[in-house]
Amino acid sequence: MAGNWKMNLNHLEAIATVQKLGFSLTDEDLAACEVAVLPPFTDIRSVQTLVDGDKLDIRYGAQDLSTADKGAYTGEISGAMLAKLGCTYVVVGHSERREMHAETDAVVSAKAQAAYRHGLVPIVCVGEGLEVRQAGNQVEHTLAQIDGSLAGITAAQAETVVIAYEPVWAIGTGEVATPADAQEVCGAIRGRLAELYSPELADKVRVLYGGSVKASNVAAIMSEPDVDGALIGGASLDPDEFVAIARFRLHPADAS
Ligand SMILES: O=C[C@H](O)COP(=O)(O)O
Repeated sequence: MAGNWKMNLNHLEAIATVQKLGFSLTDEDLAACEVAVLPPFTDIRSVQTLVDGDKLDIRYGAQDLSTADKGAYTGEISGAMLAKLGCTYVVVGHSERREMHAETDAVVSAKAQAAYRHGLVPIVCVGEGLEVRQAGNQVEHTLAQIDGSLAGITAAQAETVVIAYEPVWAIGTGEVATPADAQEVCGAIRGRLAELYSPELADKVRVLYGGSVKASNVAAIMSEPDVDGALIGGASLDPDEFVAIARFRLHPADAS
């Protein structure tokens, strides 16, 4: 379960949030479910200090990185900088970056390759907008994004990649895709990974669903065979809600 904080929570709020997560999540919770937070860049050092200092079994990462590794790129953050801060993950190709920063599949692929150059695991985001969904082209559209975003990613790298299927119409809208909607596309993504790499590799890759996931709907979505986890925006800002989401396996009745 990965919490994408987007541009929310300053570093003081980040400390309070991670402390609450660390206090609430038990060893049993974390043995059953990997938990990661993806704060804004300005929070990462604070999160690192807490996770290391309190020996929390929580992963963390960033929401973006540069395609370049170093140099005259004002405002950019490199994979090397994120690796130095102990990041495990980095989100690439979130729909908000595709839309607001005109990131193409080629850029997303370059960012995923930059992540691997520095030992980071990319969480590659794909998903269709409302018009594509209404036209019934969600699978075709999303698989084209997979092809483009994973171009240049070797099988050895793809073994660890995380894919997040996020239908844009379900992000921050309260409009969650049905479990069957999520399964249709997540299953197709796994099928495409099998074609691009191998069925064995496809089985290992974690495919997440994202879009208005909450404690009240996560168990139903997670019951689908090709949904391995969730990329959670708004609900991850509330530590109690995020903990309830992470506990869906142990307490499915609470999350139904
Ligand atoms: O990265 C997270 C997604 O954009 C989902 O956001 P949301 O849970 O606020 O809908």
